Amino acid sequence: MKKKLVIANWKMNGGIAANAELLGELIPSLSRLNRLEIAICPSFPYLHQVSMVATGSNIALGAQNVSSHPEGAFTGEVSARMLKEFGCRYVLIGHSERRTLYAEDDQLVAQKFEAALKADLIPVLCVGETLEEHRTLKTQLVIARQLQAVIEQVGIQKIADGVIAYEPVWAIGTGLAASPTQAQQVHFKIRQLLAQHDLSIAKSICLLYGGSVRADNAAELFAQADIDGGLIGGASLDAESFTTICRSL
Ligand SMILES: O=C(CO)COP(=O)(O)O
Repeated sequence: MKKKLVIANWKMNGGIAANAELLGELIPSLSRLNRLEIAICPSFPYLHQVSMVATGSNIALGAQNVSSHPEGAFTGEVSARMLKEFGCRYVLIGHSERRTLYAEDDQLVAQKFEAALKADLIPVLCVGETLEEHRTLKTQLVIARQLQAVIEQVGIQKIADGVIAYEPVWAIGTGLAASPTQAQQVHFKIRQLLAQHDLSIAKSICLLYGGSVRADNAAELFAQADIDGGLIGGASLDAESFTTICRSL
């Protein structure tokens, strides 16, 4: 059975008091949702706090970024082993904000994916096209290129140990989610691309949609055949919205 998963990406938001309040509401309200996995990705300094508060709950921990290097003189970086040590299960790889604002290219993203796997973390590979690429009908091309870089780095079998999140850049933080049909088409395409390498991995891999998922559009998106869950930004900072989104899966 395919994994169902909803991940909260808190991005660079939160604080000790605000996190405690949000978790205090989320933990009881999500506690009986056993049919899916739920994870929260806070900023690095709050990993320990979230890990401590969420221990024993059904909320797993994830990070938003990781170094491609295992250790050494890389000031400001955080290694996959460190994330593992702090209780992370997931790590976002190649989020579009990292790709566009921090110039992470396909090759670096692929190296980070590999670094995560080596530390026994589950990499969540984010792929998606910009508005310009969307307008010029390059979506498939871009996603194929982004996937191919990782397949070349780790091989198709290792892709199966990760999760893929389709996040159209034009839908992130804009309030303009992809329509369920649009999202489904791209998710289907991702499975087709993977099927060229391995049919069973294409069928079984967990594919998330992200980009302006809200309490009022989650159910329709999650109802699509090839969407196995969501990667939620803004709406994950509100306990009621995030709970409704999780319940929609
Ligand atoms: O980038 C996202 C999750 O990683 C999506 O963000 P929003 O849900 O705020 O659009």
